[in-house]
Amino acid sequence: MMSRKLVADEATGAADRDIPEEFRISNYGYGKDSVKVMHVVRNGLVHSIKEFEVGTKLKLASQKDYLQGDNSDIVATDSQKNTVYLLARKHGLKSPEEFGILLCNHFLTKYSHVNEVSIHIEEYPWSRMGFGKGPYQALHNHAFVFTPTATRYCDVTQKRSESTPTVISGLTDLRVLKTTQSAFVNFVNDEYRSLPDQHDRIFSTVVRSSWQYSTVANVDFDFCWNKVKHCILDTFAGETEKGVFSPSVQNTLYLAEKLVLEHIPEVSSIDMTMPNKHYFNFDFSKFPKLINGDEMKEETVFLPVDKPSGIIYAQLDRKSTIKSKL
Ligand SMILES: O=c1[nH]c(=O)c2[nH]c(=O)[nH]c2[nH]1
Repeated sequence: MMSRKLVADEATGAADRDIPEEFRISNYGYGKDSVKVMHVVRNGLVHSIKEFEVGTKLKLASQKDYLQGDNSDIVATDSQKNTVYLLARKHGLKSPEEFGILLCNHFLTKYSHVNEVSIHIEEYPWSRMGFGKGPYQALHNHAFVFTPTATRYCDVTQKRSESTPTVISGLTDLRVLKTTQSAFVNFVNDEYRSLPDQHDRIFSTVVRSSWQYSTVANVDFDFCWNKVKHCILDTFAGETEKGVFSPSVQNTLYLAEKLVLEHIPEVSSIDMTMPNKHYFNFDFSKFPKLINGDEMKEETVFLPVDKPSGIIYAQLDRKSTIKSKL
């Protein structure tokens, strides 16, 4: 016969749980995933839009919903979804981070039995349509185009015991490629190596990065997100004519993170992942009759190989605020 014990409820003090003493719930929570919400501001003829996908998660003080089937503390996931629409209607959608902070504050203030809130938000990359070039470009009043250069997201979490939320912002799917100014040489040369030194290769990666803020007061989250993206692109590409030399993915990744910490004082830590999307040389020497030995100097064909890919990552912290939550 299984041994059982009474477990006191942390929040209510009620000692009415009946669970096998060899088990305990160590992690739990519930919420609504992918709540799609669009906010439109109509400023006369000029309209502006924001579209988010929001995920909410609550951790309640008690586990009586799990242990006893007692639903009396549950703020239904359907109500959590409604809250997203009602707060969007009341406050509008500005940055994902600000909306995440607003939701955390709402759930903790409204429900005293909610111990922790986690909000995940992805922003849809709508840009206003523009016609013409440079100073003659006319921006459209109410038409937008999807420009998924990178996906923007944030994770905002707050425990009841914390006075401010933890805000982590991020980007994914930032796919970049350059056709020169990248090399990989002088790596371990032993009986396992087949790769020759590459003095001039294609460098392509799909950047994923997340960074944590040391403060959330008066932070311009839109500016910071665009600045991080710019730092990554700038470090990867260099100036427009000559570019910048990369001796390895590792070095480029580190330099991009360093540039972010140098430019954005509110960022305490940044994490980055760069898969190495290989573009291999195709062995045309196997087709001597077709290629006729003529060396094509200006045109070359490469073999794109997505899988397997190298995977390079690192987290760079300010020494003054080492606190890894990424
Ligand atoms: O920049 C690189 N770093 C590596 O660690 C590595 N390994 C590899 O096969 N190619 C590359 N390229």
